[in-house]
Amino acid sequence: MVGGAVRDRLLGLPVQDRDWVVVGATPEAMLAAGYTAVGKDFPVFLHPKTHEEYALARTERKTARGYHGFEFRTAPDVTLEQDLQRRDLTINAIAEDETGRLVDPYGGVQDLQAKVLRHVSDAFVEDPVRILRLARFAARFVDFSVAAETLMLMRHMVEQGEVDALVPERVWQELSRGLMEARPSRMFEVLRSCGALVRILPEVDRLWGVPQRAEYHPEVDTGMHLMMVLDMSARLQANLPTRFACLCHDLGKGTTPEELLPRHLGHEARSVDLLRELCQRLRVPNDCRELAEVVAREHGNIHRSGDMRAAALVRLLERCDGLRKPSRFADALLACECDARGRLGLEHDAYAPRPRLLRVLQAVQSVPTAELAEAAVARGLKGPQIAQVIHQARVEAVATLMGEAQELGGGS
Ligand SMILES: Nc1ccn([C@@H]2O[C@H](COP(=O)(O)OP(=O)(O)OP(=O)(O)O)[C@@H](O)[C@H]2O)c(=O)n1
Repeated sequence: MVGGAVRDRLLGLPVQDRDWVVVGATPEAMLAAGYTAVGKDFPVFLHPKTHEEYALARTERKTARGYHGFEFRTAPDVTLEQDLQRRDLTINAIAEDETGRLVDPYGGVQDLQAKVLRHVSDAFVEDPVRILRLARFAARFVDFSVAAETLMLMRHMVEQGEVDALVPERVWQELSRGLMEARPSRMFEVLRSCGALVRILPEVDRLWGVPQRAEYHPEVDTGMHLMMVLDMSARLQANLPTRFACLCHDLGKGTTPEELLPRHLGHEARSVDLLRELCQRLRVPNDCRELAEVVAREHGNIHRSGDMRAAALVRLLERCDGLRKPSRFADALLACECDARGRLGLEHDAYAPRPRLLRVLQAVQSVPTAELAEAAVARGLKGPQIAQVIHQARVEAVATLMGEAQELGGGS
């Protein structure tokens, strides 16, 4: 057994998938033993009963830049130690045999104890995805540090242009997984410290050093704010689209004209433009992009919605398409809560717009649209007039809700 399963068992974490390495075998022998071949890129087989993955021990050699530039060798004489040597991190290069004996030629157990993410060998450079993987592991194992020599090696790889050759799908795959970890900020900090962030996400990298108004943002720095927002999204167990929306909500602050700073007039619209480009480049899935657009465009309005009257609240809801997409609207509100609480000293503040706007949504949902439309038709009204009748009924429902809330004590 190798890789994540051994690592997680030693860390006392639940083991998800078990991967196995087979030494001394050939593909023919595996097939004869009843295994099914599944590997597209490498000789990997599924166990006939457990369906766990069994890979033939292999060595790898880089032949060209990027993800596909690989050549590998499997043969019955490739040893377990050789197979472990071509792996990314020492903590992922421990093997365990069927009796529970560990094979750990590269000090993985020691690094687990010392909580260090360290590359196994120079073979690390052969796969630039490993930079992203390491950053993602830093976001998961929040008390692990990156070995100085590994950071140096990653810097060197970035300087050599390795990160530029990564295919968008792989970048997104790792970024999205890292966003879902316990402390996403650590992924971005690692990527930033080795110089990879500016290559992969220049519009994010640019936010460090950009000031914001201290009365709203006690942490001042936009990059720091962004990291706090992302970690808040993890703390509040937000889903991927919400975390991605958090990542993109303030991109426009990176292109605010110098003379406006620390104010960021119009940053919402600039964020939308920048995130569209980013999504196209990395082939980000539509659900992530669509939520990110809503949040980037409307987060300021949602924060200020406490001052809005019923008509403005209904317009806000309609702009967010909240009636047709109520769960996306709820995600947008959660992203806004992360934004509000991802500020120095404000982490524990209640965020009133979220429950309030959820109640507004409910009130609007309770308006009997079909009946109103039917009645309006019967009165001889036409398209835009019918829409106006419905809009008006929604505004009244929200006004009633707000009146009630005030009577109940303060319009929270
Ligand atoms: N670019 C990569 C991908 C994988 N591996 C090796 O293959 C193993 C299995 O990879 P994978 O299943 O992707 O990751 P896990 O380490 O199991 O981590 P996770 O818990 O995120 O699945 C890793 O442990 C590592 O030894 C590697 O060296 N380089």
